[in-house]
Amino acid sequence: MNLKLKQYINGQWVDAKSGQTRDIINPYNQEVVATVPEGDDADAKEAIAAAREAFDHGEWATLPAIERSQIVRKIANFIERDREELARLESLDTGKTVEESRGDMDDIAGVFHYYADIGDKNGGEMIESPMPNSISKVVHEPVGVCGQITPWNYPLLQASWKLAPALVTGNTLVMKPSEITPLTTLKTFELMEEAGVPAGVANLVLGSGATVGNELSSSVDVDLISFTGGIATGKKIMQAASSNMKNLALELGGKNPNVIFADADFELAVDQALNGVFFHAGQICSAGTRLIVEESIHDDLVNALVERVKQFKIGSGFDDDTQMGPLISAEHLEKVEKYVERGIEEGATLAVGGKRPEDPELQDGFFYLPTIFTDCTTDMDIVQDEAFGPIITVEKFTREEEAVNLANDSIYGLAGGVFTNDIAKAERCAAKMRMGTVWINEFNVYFPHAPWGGYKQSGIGRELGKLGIEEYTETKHILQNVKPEPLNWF
Ligand SMILES: NC(=O)c1ccc[n+]([C@@H]2O[C@H](COP(=O)([O-])OP(=O)(O)OC[C@H]3O[C@@H](n4cnc5c(N)ncnc54)[C@H](O)[C@@H]3O)[C@@H](O)[C@H]2O)c1
Ligand SMILES: C[N+](C)(C)CC=O
Repeated sequence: MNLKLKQYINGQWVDAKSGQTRDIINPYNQEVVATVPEGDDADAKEAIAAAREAFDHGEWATLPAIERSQIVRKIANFIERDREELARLESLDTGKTVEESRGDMDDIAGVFHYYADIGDKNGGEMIESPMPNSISKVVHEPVGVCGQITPWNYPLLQASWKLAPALVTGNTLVMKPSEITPLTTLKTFELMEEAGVPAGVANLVLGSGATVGNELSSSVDVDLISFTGGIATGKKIMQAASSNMKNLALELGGKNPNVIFADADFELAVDQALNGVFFHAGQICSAGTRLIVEESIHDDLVNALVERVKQFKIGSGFDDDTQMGPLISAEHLEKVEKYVERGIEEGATLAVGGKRPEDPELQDGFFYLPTIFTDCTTDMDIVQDEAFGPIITVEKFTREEEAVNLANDSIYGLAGGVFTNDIAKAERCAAKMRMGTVWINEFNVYFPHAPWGGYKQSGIGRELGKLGIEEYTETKHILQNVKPEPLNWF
C-alpha cells in the first residue's frame, strides 16, 4: 500500500503523541489491511492550535477566492487521476463493492469540481439602503476553524461534502474520520498537500469519537462543528458544542419510507425498492428500509422482492459479480441480528433472510442475508429504529392520506420515495412528506447541485448545493455613511 499511514498536523505527517496504533480490518475476511496512529485529545489539541494559527494569522482566509477554487479544482483532478486506487482502498476499508466505490469516487470528484466552480462566485451583494448617503453591502466570510467528523459507511464521500466547501470559502479545519475506515481520507490529505493546501489549513487526526471527536466538539478554539453520523452521537456533540456556541451542522440517521402505489410501474418499483435498500448492505442513511405498499399489490410485490433477493450474489467486493458485500464489523453484525430478533418478538413475519449466510466462503466476513419482514406496523421498533443493515419492513395502506401519515410517523425525516404513475398524486405526497429529500419514481439519488439534509431528528443544516457553502460562511452587513454628520442628540 503506497500510503503514508500517519496523521497530518500543521503540514507534517506524524504518529500519535501517545505512540498508540489501531489495526484497520477488512470486513470481508478480518485481515489487517493497515495499521494507523491512534490519536487522542492531545493530538486533537495540537491540530486545533495549528488550524487556529493558520486561520488567525495565515493567508488562506484572505486569499482571492479564485485561488482557493484553483486548489480545490486540483484536488478534484487528483481524485480523478487516482480513482482506481481510492476506490480499492474504500472497498478494503468498508467491504462495499469496488464498482460502488468507483461510483463514489466519481461523485466525490464531482463535489470538489462543483465547489471549485461556485467558490469564487459568492461575492456578496449591495443592498438598496433606506438611509440617505450610505452604502450598504452584505459579504460572506469564512466561519473560522472547523471540526469535521465523518462516519464509516461512505467515508470519503461524506468527507468531501465537508472538505470542499470549507476549503473554498477560506476556513481552516481539523478532520476526524471514523476510526475504522480512515484510509481514503488519509490518501485525500496527501492529495490536498500535493494540490498546495498550505500547512495548518487542513489537519487530519485519527482516533476515537470519545477522545478526538469530543475534543473537536468541545474546544473553544473551534468555531463550527460539522458532523455526519448517528443521532445519539449527534446529541452528545450538540451538548459539547454549547461550550462556545459553535455553529452546528448535523447530518444524522434516517428510517426512510418508500411509498408504492398500485398504479406504479411494477417492475420499476421492485427494482428501485431493492436498489433503495441493499446497496452497501443497507448501510446507507437514506436507505428506503420502510416499504409502505398499497394493499392491492402487496402480496405480488413482496413475492417479487423475495424472489429477487434469493438470487443476490453476496461476497467479496473485489469480485466483479458480487452485488452485496459484508457489514462493517462484528459489533454491527450483532446489532443487526438483535434487531431481527426484536422484529420476530414483535410479531412481524420473516419473509426471507433473517440469518447469516451458510456459504463456507463467507464465514470469516461480517455477512448477513438480505431480509424482508412483512405484517409490520408503525408501532414496532423494527419500523421505527434505524437498523443500518440489509433489512426491509413492509407496511400496507389503502388510502393516499394513510400512506403519507405512515411515512411521516417517525422521529426521522431524512429522505423518502413515492412510486406512482399519477404525477399529481406524487406531487401531493411529496409536498406533505416531512423529509429533506423526496424522490418520485426514483430512489437514493444525490448530486452536488442539490442540498442534502434532514427534517426532524435527522439533522440540522444542509450539505451540498449552495446551502452547503453557506454552512461554512458567516454573513456580515457593512454599512458606510459617506456623508457622516453628528446626531447632536446627547
Ligand atoms: N445524514 C447523512 O447524510 C448521513 C450520511 C452517512 C451516515 N449517516 C448516519 O451515520 C450513522 C452511521 O455511522 P457511524 O456508526 O459511524 O456513526 P457514529 O455516530 O457512531 O460515528 C460517527 C463519527 O462520530 C464519531 N464519534 C463517536 N462518538 C463521538 C463523540 N462523543 N463525540 C464526537 N464524535 C464522536 C465516530 O468516531 C465517527 O467518526 C447512521 O446513523 C447513518 O444514518 C448519516
Ligand atoms: C448521503 N449518502 C446517501 C451518500 C450516504 C448516506 O449514508
